[in-house]
Amino acid sequence: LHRHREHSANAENLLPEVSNPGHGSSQHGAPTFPVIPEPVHPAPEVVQPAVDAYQAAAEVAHSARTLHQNEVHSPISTGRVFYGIMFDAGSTGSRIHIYKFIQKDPVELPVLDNEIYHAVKPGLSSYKDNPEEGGNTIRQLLKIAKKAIPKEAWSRTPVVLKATAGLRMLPEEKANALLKEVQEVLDDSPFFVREDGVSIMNGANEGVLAWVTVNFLTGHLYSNTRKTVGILDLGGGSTQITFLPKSKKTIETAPVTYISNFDLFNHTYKVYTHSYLGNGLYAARLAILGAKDANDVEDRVFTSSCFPKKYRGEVTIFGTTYKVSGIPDGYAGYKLCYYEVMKVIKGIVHQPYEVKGNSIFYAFSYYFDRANDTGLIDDRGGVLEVRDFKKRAKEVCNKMTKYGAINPFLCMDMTYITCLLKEGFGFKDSTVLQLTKKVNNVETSWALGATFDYFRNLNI
Ligand SMILES: O=c1ccn([C@@H]2O[C@H](COP(=O)(O)OP(=O)(O)O)[C@@H](O)[C@H]2O)c(=O)[nH]1
Repeated sequence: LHRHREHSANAENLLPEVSNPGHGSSQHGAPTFPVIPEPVHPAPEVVQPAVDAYQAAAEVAHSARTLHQNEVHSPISTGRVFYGIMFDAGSTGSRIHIYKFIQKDPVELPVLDNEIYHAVKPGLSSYKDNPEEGGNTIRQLLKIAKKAIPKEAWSRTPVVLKATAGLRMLPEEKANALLKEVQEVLDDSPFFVREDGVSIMNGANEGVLAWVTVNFLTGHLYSNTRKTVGILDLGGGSTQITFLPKSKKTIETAPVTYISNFDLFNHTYKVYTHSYLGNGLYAARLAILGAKDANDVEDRVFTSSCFPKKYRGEVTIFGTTYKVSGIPDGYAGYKLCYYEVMKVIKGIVHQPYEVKGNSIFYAFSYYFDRANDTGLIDDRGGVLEVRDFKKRAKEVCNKMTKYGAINPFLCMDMTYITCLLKEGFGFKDSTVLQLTKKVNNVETSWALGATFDYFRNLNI
């Protein structure tokens, strides 16, 4: 069942070259794609705008370079190399993505050569009362960029930071203090910072940009079939669902704000996307425990039948520590846990008309992590059905002595994921999920899509 994803030793083949779409994905093939992107050259009219997209990237770099009078001495003589740095300031961690592109020929399409990725915990929002410390975590990550990018290219390499649910959930003045601090850190760096370089990204963009990343990496944006895959992203604070509806009814029956338009490679896409703030895995834990807006946190012990009966412990979520325990003389197990979890999902999550169908969704972030923790997939990811999450959630909750020892929250997390997929989004037991952390060695996250959006406005 598990999908083996090999990494090419040849750096040039790490990503599907835009000029030869589907190369990477057919080579590393996930046979469960609805349709494997065809390994043929796309129609010229499809290629052309992609050229524009990358030329825009080169232009940004160029203007920065003229400003600073720096020349690029690329270590690779075969072409011009340029970089982009994207920070993901998430609710549970901060991450740096350093993308290297190669423009082999001025008229040819540049290729995404590789990504350097590094993550630190906790997220910026945990430094809500100490913004300076928060800024330091970003300063540490910037050191990696300085090592990875040749000095000559620093001043023309854009650096951007986008914060997600963690900062969205903070009171405005706390979030602003953190943003201000981070802005100063980036301004002090030798990289190129645009005026809008530090911001809180809205949920619709978060969903759309992750969709762009995954469909780019899997070659779906260039295939003639126009088929794409949906994405499911489960963060700590929020969760996103994004897909390209096949049926008009999905669009007509969705709340208007759940439909987003954007331009990419000469196409306008109309996707279903929504970000549920407060429905990320860690925010959900707080809601399930009834700890979400509690102000007497120090004096309370938050109980749940999702924990092993005799469990007592502490958990730190978004910078606050909570005392938690099982219900010693009560009941534990899947059924009761499901009942607790239902309360934070029912009536909150909209069920799109179309997920009852047979489309494939790429699921990553905490979907991947928990599937991996419970042995449903190994580190390479794999293909699951929604029913696999349910089955494993039951096992985890009903054998708490075994799984609870690994992580006392496993039952709650797995039950939440099951409940979100089934009762929330309305997926069938047989819906296929492609659990993915990386595609061709590049992280599946909104960060690559956001880098494209930086270089050429997608007009989301
Ligand atoms: O490039 C990335 C970015 C994120 N993640 C994972 O995705 C989840 C992201 O949660 P985050 O804290 O960003 O939540 P949000 O703020 O979006 O709710 C965590 O499991 C991360 O390890 C990842 O694997 N690769």
